[in-house]
Amino acid sequence: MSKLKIAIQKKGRLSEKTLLLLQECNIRYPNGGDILKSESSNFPIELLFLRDDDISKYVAANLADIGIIGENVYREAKQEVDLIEYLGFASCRLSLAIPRHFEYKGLSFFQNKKIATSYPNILENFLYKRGITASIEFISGSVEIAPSIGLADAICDIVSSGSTLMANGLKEVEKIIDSQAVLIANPRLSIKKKKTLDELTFRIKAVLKAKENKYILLNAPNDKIKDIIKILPGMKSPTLLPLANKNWSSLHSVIQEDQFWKIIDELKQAGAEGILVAPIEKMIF
Ligand SMILES: Nc1ncnc2c1ncn2[C@@H]1O[C@H](COP(=O)(O)OP(=O)(O)OP(=O)(O)O)[C@@H](O)[C@H]1O
Ligand SMILES: O=P(O)(O)OC[C@H]1O[C@H](OP(=O)(O)OP(=O)(O)O)[C@H](O)[C@@H]1O
Ligand SMILES: [Mg+2]
Repeated sequence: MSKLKIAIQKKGRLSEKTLLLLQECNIRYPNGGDILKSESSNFPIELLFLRDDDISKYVAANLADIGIIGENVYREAKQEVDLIEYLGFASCRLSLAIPRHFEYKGLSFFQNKKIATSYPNILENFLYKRGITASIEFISGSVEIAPSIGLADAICDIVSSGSTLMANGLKEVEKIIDSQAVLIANPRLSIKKKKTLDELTFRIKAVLKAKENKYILLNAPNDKIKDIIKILPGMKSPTLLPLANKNWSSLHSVIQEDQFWKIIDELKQAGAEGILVAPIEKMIF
């Protein structure tokens, strides 16, 4: 009974990346299409494959110990579970959208209107805080269809690229929350399970950190090294190795993925040559 039970989405937008993350954490499990429960062969964890809407309820009720869901579903469910870690995938937002041909001048648009959504709690709280009274129509999916069939005046739903809104003649007018996949946990885990969770989050952090960063190697004349080091925001200080040509050195460091292009340009200007950039598998501090 001491195995940590993790509830993950059986099939949908979160499934593939959730399983990939577990693999990157070196957690192996039997991979069978219709199996709804499987045990890892090399980590004390059991996987439960569920509908994402049920996961926080199961975690709160101790039927599962931890789970991976969208932050939108976590906030909507209002269950007594802890948010342990942001996981950086399934990025999207929950937004209000209206038929494209309507003029939008602000939130008062929604006063006394009917809004269709699968997120009634988040929406109700958002409108209440802004003093808007609207009627909320709960529907569990295909929300974007609601205005065109006369079910509602507007919708509140997940938006990512915006193509579903556009395809259904709608426009996004207010963002309510940003969302990404999160790891949640029952707040009262046994000491043993808490230890397994700590081990898992340690691995997850190492994997996520590595994704944010790149390993960079470059060559430069010795008299340029000082300037180049100033540009490189290394983990501590960059590694410096002599080259066969004694006037040159090789410099190794780690840079953030999002600063990548800016820094590459600066490095070239400062005299760096033969720049190599490589992915990092794990980063541990
Ligand atoms: N277009 C999108 N881009 C990025 N992330 C998304 C997108 N749509 C949904 N998500 C995120 O992925 C989660 C799961 O979405 P999905 O559409 O698979 O849910 P679902 O249809 O309710 O699945 P289930 O059958 O498990 O109930 C959402 O709660 C949200 O956090
Ligand atoms: O802005 P976009 O990139 O178009 O993405 C948004 C759409 O993605 C999700 O639905 P999904 O495709 O997962 O189908 P679902 O209704 O079965 O959940 C969400 O419910 C939106 O409808
Ligand atoms: Mg669902």
